[in-house]
Amino acid sequence: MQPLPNFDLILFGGTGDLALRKLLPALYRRMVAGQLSADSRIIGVARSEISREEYLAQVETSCKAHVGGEFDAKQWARFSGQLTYFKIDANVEGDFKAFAESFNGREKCERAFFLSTAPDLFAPICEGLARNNLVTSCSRVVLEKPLGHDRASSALINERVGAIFTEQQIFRIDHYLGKETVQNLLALRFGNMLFEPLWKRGRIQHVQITVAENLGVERRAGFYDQTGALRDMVQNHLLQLLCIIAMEPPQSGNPDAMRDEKLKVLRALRPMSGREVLAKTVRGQYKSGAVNGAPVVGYLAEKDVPAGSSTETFVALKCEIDSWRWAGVPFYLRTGKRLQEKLSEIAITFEDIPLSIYERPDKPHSLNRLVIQLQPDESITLSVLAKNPGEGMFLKPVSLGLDFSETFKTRMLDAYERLLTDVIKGNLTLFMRRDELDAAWQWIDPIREAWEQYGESPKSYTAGSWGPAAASALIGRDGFAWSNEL
Ligand SMILES: NC(=O)C1=CN([C@@H]2O[C@H](COP(=O)(O)OP(=O)(O)OC[C@H]3O[C@@H](n4cnc5c(N)ncnc54)[C@H](OP(=O)(O)O)[C@@H]3O)[C@@H](O)[C@H]2O)C=CC1
Ligand SMILES: O=C1O[C@H](COP(=O)(O)O)[C@@H](O)[C@H](O)[C@H]1O
Repeated sequence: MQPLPNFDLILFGGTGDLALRKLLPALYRRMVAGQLSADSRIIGVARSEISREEYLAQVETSCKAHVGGEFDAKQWARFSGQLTYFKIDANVEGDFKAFAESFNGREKCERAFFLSTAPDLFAPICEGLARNNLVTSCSRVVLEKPLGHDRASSALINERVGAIFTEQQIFRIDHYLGKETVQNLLALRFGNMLFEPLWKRGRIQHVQITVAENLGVERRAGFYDQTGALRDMVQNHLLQLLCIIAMEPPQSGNPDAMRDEKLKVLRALRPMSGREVLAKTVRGQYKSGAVNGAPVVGYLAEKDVPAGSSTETFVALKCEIDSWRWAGVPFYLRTGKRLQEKLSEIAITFEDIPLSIYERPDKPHSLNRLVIQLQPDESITLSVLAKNPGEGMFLKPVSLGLDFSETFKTRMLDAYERLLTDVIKGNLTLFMRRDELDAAWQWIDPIREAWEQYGESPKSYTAGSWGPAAASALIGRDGFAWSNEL
């Protein structure tokens, strides 16, 4: 790990859930790994009237909870020495003035403003920073997702932020791109010859992308109820995973080479609208049930969920990519909260052999499958048929597997550790460009509009299940089954 240059990281939303649970523990870990220079500063910013000591106490509790056995009092003393807190209400102009003074003498330092707040504060924060001369040519801004709630609101935020920061200074985060296995998918595709000739229609039968969570909405119902699974997960994480699977090999490792290819995929997604949406998508909402043997309440009984809410906590959909490589290959995407287990995986099923001369299991068990598991464990498994030992030629499926923790015997970096260091290094490869985001919203908006137009209320599913039965029917109509149903 290379040491990072001196930097000031200003964490707007520094008292929030994401900052305390993910961002600050990630920075702590990078300091323990020796990447943070002693002269760098981390400044938590929020509206709360709390002292620096109170803030440090909050962050310490949270780091202890989230880095587990890696927490160490000596390291914490070092980390907390570089951490401070500033009270700013993004909507109060005067609050930025005193803050600006604390940067006197640090003009040459790399400066990253991480906006871990609701998106409607992105533009006011950037404008407050600009008015107070805090944006220098070596400043960067990091925008959390979801950026807006539809194409128009996203364009407006991008317009206002883009008036202050150049596109090269804007880091639109999608933490799924920071996950080690997602980068390994890039390595698998573009570091090996093996799969490339097979990576297309005629060779691949269908692709499934599942991001299942067993958690509910936790303490984020206020945000989640306004957002729903389509905008919270599909618009960003699932479409980004789809892009990585479907894109053409980038011409180089240059950030824009990869972003150009992802954009082509998003633009080639076959648009769906009107009644077609009802046939190709499934909305769901969890009702009470049990997860890991413990009873849990339904979505409508969660704290802060408005009575009768029709927000979806589950989405499954079928999409197609209109390109020479992928024409006719269905991609099935699904994500949901309070499902049976936490599981994120991409399953690629290959076409059958033209003629079988041996006895083998019925389909789909006889088909080759490549499964890239992102969570909870990181692995890549290829299922092939081998001869069953003994007399006769009976074939049975066996797995060729790569378990990352077994093979590399090192802790995988958390996505935010990787992405935060990329921000400080100025590497945009794993961040979304404005046109990508726009293309993703352009595809997503008509789905939501059709749900509204036809009053498509979510189908209920029992917490702890794999979602509504309609999701199995969606893929079943094409003769396939979700990987957990095989
Ligand atoms: N939590 C998560 O797991 C994930 C969150 N995100 C995204 O990250 C962002 C933050 O989410 P999360 O941490 O959950 O949200 P929280 O509601 O937990 O935190 C919001 C933060 O913003 C601060 N804040 C609110 N209003 C103002 C204001 N006017 N001026 C300055 N600060 C303000 C709050 O502090 P105070 O009230 O003291 O001002 C708090 O620190 C959102 O865009 C979310 O979509 C993305 C992926 C996952
Ligand atoms: O962006 C989000 O992601 C999390 C799931 O992330 P993971 O890394 O734990 O898989 C999700 O819970 C949250 O609702 C969403 O905003």
